[in-house]
Amino acid sequence: MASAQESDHLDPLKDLRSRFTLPDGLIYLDGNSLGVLPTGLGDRMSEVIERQWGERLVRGWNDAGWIDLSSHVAGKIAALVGTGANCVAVGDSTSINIFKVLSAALSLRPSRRVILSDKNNFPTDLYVADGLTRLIGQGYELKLATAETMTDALDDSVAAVLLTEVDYRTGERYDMKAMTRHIHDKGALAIWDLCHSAGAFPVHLDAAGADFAIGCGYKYLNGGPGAPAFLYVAQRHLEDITPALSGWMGHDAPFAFTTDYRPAEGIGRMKVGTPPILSLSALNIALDAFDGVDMSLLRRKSQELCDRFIFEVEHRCPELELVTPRDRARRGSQVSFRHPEGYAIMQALIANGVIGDFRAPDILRFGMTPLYLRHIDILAAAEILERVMQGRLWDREEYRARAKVT
Ligand SMILES: Cc1ncc(COP(=O)(O)O)c(C=O)c1O
Ligand SMILES: Nc1c(O)cccc1C(=O)C[C@H](N)C(=O)O
Repeated sequence: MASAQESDHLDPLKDLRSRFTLPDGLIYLDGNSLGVLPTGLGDRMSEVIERQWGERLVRGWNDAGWIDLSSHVAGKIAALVGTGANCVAVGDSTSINIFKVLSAALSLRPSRRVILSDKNNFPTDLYVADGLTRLIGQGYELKLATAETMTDALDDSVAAVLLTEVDYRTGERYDMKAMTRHIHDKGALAIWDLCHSAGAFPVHLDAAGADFAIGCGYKYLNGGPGAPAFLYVAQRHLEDITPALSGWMGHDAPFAFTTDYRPAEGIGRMKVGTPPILSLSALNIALDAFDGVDMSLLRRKSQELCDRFIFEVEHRCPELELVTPRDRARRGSQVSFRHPEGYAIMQALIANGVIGDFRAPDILRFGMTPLYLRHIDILAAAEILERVMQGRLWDREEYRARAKVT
């Protein structure tokens, strides 16, 4: 392996780091939880607040293009997930969008009663799916399998399979195309959660044959805390779904203010209520950081950063057990290790200038965000982790006290 300095020198994406503002003296390996601040976003947001909101007031919906902003942002996200703007809607949270696409999927398979998911899926996916089955009643149920048993669990009772492409804890990645094919072979629909995919590596929703997808704006898309989420509906389904959350912004003519609901044409019907213009503007600005970025180069750099981190940590900290697949194709853009004292270790690491996070029960999680991380950051993070482990710096009461948000 080339030295970290050499790799950075040769990195074709090295100039992208200047598109972000990172705090001095900190190595940030948590972009898979919350992305960093894009450079200039604050100034551009002041413009939105002072000029658009402050001066244009309600005229901003037309003059400043607020009414079309979510469609504009949808076009930028569509380019990152392998589809067109006509298949993506931006707004609401990931959790709400899971509800929207799941209910749409169930309505397309009315004779089937099962939602199938992965028992290791992110909890909100499972909670929303479970809540939806309870809401509809009529024998609907959520069944769970693991990545290993998923294809066996697929039978002709399954209406929709809800999977997160990259496991939030281990970083293990489903083969979206192959799994979608299995799902279709059984007559079910495939819904992909792209929270840990969009912006981290190229995603090809249309080519994979996905039916629906959802994802958040605040991780690898860097849209800021609580940024609007997105959803995808394959073109072939667009005219066949009647949204369960049939809000006025998804109406064919919202400003006709009619009593009856008539869904908008195409993806527009998946919109619900008034778009959050401030956070949508921040996401819109943040997405400019992807301008001209070759996503296949981004993937390659992410794989190299992950490989380097695995190599350095395994050599320096033998007591940490790698849980992320070594095989590049089988992982997303994070590296996770297991240790029974994972929480305290992560707190000590954060206190020493390296931010990752901990996921219960014992996972230390490190997000590799290739837009702004350098190889020297990865090396330095491994060196600091080694110090924390060798000196047992984590073995202090204060590092065991759990924070509200971990
Ligand atoms: C896979 C996955 N789905 C959903 C969510 C969260 O959903 P929401 O954005 O609604 O909080 C997360 C993380 O927060 C996640 O990792
Ligand atoms: N969405 C989060 C939040 O609102 C607060 C703190 C953390 C998060 C997360 O990103 C959790 C998450 N999606 C995860 O991958 O663990």
